[in-house]
Amino acid sequence: MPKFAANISLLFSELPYLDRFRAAAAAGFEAVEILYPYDTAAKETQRALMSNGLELLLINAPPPNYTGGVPGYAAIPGGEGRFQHDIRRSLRYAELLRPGMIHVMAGYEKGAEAQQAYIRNLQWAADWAPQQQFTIEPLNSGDQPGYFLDDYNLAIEVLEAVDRANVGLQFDAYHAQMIHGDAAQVWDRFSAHARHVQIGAAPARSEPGTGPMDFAALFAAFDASGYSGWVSAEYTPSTRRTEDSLGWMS
Ligand SMILES: O=C(O)[C@@H](O)C(=O)CO
Ligand SMILES: [Mg+2]
Repeated sequence: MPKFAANISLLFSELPYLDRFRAAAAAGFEAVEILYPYDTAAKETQRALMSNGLELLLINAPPPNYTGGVPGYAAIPGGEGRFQHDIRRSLRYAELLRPGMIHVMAGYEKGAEAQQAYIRNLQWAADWAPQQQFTIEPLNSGDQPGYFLDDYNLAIEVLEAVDRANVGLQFDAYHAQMIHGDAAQVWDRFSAHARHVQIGAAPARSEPGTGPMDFAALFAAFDASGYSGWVSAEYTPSTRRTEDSLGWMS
């Protein structure tokens, strides 16, 4: 059975931000991820992690003021200055919070120039912070119309061109299912590139068991592939209290 973590940007979001850490720990989680920790002083987040004995797996780069804004500049030709500024800011948070990974968001752009910019920017980030693990994650175009990285084949093409050991794939079973129709098949093809895993049940992006996806088979496939990292629950609970949506874990 994989080890499960909680994405507290989606899980426990019925609680104020700083209360979610205690709730996650009380529900049995030992690790969390936070998509955008930038609205709170890093020291406060650090305190909440430490006082609840939680490991931080992942933050996103960028951005502060993300809500309703542009989801990243990595694949935006001409956006290199803003990209580097955002990465430096994420790394300042990372110095204190020590996330295992930073998910670098691509932004809204398409085409060959965008791909070249994306590759160059990822190489820059990888070389600027060689001690930091970075990830890229394909997002389905229903949720993120126009987002550059909308396909797993494209993600692998990019990773091969970037060719840095500290840049890898973030496999999100929900997006894989929405994009390619069969998350298990995507995992079979690309698990060797996976540095981090997230889960949610398509099509509603709620907890496992709320849609047709076979999570028992998927968890078995994670184990069988030799993946030993975290599997992070990243979904919107169908229940009022997040705790009541966690039955799938057992
Ligand atoms: O799957 C998602 O939507 C997230 O992992 C993410 O990083 C986009 O904000
Ligand atoms: Mg995800």
